[in-house]
Amino acid sequence: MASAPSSSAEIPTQRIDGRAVAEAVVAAVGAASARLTAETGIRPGLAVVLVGEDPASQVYVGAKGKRATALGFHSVQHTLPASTSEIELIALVEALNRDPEIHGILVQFPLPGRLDEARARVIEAIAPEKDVDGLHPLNVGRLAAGGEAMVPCTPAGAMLLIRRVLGPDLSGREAVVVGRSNLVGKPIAQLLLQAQATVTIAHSRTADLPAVTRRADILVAATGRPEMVRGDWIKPGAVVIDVGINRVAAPEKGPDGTRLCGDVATAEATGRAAAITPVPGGVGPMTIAMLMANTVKAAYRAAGWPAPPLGE
Ligand SMILES: NC(=O)C1=CN([C@@H]2O[C@H](COP(=O)(O)OP(=O)(O)OC[C@H]3O[C@@H](n4cnc5c(N)ncnc54)[C@H](OP(=O)(O)O)[C@@H]3O)[C@@H](O)[C@H]2O)C=CC1
Ligand SMILES: Nc1nc(=O)c2c([nH]1)NC[C@@H]1CN(c3ccc(C(=O)N[C@@H](CCC(=O)O)C(=O)O)cc3)C=[N+]21
Repeated sequence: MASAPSSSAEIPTQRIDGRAVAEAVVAAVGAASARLTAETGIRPGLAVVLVGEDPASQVYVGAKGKRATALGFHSVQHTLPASTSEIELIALVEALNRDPEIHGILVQFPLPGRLDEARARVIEAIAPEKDVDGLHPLNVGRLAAGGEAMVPCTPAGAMLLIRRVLGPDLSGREAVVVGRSNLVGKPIAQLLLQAQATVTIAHSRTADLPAVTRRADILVAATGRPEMVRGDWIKPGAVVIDVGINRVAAPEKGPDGTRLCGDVATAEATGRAAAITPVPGGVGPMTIAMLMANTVKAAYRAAGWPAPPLGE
């Protein structure tokens, strides 16, 4: 029997290999770091601050420290108890601001309990030139105004993956970002706008979200809702960037089994999207690579050197 004519033939879906792109960035970061150390004796220094004992945060912070050490960075981790006060946390940040061996400071979010309400004050305590997370209002403002800013790692990494598929000029393309956090959604939207895309930011109050996402040539999902974006929310041929990292139950792995999934139903998107980032192995590894890139950039600036080429 001849198959029925289909209005939407299967589209071959490219799986964007974030691990491979991250390796290329890390290699360039390593070379830049080695040049700086050889000529000036300066080693890029990264301090990561973890408050409390959230298991997922412990894993990410550990991964950041390992990467930094493998690159020959001066890498320090400060682990504080969940009972830490805002004053104590800000005192630590200020000590790191003064420490000449530290070029980058990252305070892992969320902070435990009520302390998370102090997030904005903690961020503002970080010296803007050491703000490798790109969250200080000076960096946020510079990004919005199109100036030299420290760009948040996840958005910078997501953009690099988009550029690998579509090139640097997104003129004429519709981009939809689902999620409006300061860490992810808003800065990704800024970067897409800078790259000439026409940008829509959707969130939990958006009406008829599937109709909005179906307009997207570039769809970025950053909601923290496991597999919320269904296959039929995706315009055929779209490039889909799945930022979500969600740990969900996986009964097939035993009674306590879990697995990671994104904010996109990847199986449904396959055959419809032109390209999609997997979870894990997509945006996550890029985040860590861009943190290393921001740290080496901060060290270059501290040495009075112009920003290094980092294969971006
Ligand atoms: N790959 C990586 O390196 C990283 C991954 N992540 C992951 O990305 C995801 C987002 O992180 P983050 O931005 O920090 O999360 P936040 O919780 O800060 O923000 C989530 C955003 O999604 C929106 N949202 C939530 N539910 C819905 C819904 N049903 N429909 C539409 N919009 C919705 C919220 O809208 P509203 O504002 O209206 O509440 C909010 O703007 C998480 O899964 C996180 O783990 C985060 C950082 C790095
Ligand atoms: N101040 C601050 N800055 C952050 O950038 C920040 C933060 N707080 N809080 C939490 C989120 C989350 N985040 C991730 C980093 C790496 C992976 C990552 O490497 N993921 C791997 C594997 C993860 C795994 O196996 O568990 C992957 O997706 O392939 C994921 C998530 C940074 N964040």
